[in-house]
Amino acid sequence: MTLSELLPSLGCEAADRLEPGLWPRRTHLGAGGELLFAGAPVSHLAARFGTPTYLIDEAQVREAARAYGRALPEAEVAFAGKALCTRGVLRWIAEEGLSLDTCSAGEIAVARAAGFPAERILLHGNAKTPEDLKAALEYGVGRIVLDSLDEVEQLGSLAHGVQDVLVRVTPGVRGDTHEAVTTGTEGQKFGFSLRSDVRDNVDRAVTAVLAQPSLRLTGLHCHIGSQVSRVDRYEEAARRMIEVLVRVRENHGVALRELDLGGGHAVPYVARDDSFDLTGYARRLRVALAYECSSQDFPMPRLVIEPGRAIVGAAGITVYRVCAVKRGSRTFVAVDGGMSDNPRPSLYGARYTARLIGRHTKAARTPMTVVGRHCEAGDVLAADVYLPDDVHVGDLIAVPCTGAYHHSLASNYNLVSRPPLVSVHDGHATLLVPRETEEDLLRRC
Ligand SMILES: Cc1ncc(COP(=O)(O)O)c(C=O)c1O
Ligand SMILES: N[C@@H](CCCC[NH3+])C(=O)O
Repeated sequence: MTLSELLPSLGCEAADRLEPGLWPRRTHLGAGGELLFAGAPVSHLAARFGTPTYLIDEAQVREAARAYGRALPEAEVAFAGKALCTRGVLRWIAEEGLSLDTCSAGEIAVARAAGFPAERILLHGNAKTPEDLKAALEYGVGRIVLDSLDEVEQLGSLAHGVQDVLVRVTPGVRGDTHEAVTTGTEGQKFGFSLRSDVRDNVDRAVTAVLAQPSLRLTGLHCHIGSQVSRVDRYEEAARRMIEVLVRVRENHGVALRELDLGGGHAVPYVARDDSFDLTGYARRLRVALAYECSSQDFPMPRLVIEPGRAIVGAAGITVYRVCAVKRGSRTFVAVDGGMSDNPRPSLYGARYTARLIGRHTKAARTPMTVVGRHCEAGDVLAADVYLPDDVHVGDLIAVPCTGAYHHSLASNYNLVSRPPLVSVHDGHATLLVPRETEEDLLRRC
């Protein structure tokens, strides 16, 4: 193994190249340390839009959407809007022919404003409010995924025509991911249980839905978690869900035609992270479903999947400016953003890499911790990343893999404005979401 191959696995980066697989495909190092993002120099983008700024490569989002279509042409692919929900992004998703998974009246409003076709929208949520349900019914979303017996009753009385619905199942499969985003096991809040000794179980849910004249049960849903790289866990979920479909046929006499296996496909944030094998997933899922269906004599259901992070995560980077460098027992590089634009390290202990951009330096690289500006010691963006010793105030720092769950998870903590989202395509930048202004903040305070 050469030194440059070894460095990323040690958490070090070679100064003259980007860590493979972590940066958007059209991101390159240019002359003088400039970072070129989808054909545009990042220092120019930072000067034009300020910092911090989220950048997103439109072509990469579209390519990721198409990759799913190629891998699973027989499936309906619904982008999980919670990963990145803006009108501009949803228009790309609609144009690429994907469906959309939403989870609130707010996300439905954005989809509606983007002209996203209602029949391609699903609504999720363990605690949908009457407003969420009404927004879905009013726009005419294709399917609502039911998650409690209370909701079956509420939707049953709110729906006027006939609303297609799925029942969300807790399949008892562990995604092998952070506990906070483990959603397929007993003892967490999502889905109907497979256990008959609890109230909200799958059999009761199916009975309740079938008794509602305004609801039409089209299938079952499960989602085992997020940032899941193990394909075998999806195979296991697929097998169990076919067993549940068979059980529903036995107990209720209906052969449901739709199986939604959720999303959760992982993307690498740092060099040691596993990536998700989309081709292997498609192949193994197909085999598992075909085998289970033929051995149980069940008609192959129409497959739906809901990737979010895997469509947008790797297409984005965030650019910050250094506000202070503190050299003590550990060197802290403090930037002008932090947990308000990226709470993932504090929520899930997520790890990121970071690099100095916009100038060339021959200074030695040593481990430093990139921290934010917020009033919490846990406000760390990237721990132990190798940055040049001469990093100083005014330098630009770029963090890759920030396309998913950054803009959508951002807050105004410490009344810091949320950053703009800028899409870049063939060197041309478009402001998708402006930076929040003082007026925006004052409206809430
Ligand atoms: C029901 C459902 N579908 C899809 C997703 C998308 O997850 P990811 O962005 O990890 O693909 C989520 C979030 O975990 C979800 O809750
Ligand atoms: N917000 C989480 C993912 C949540 C998935 C939605 N159910 C993350 O950033 O990793």
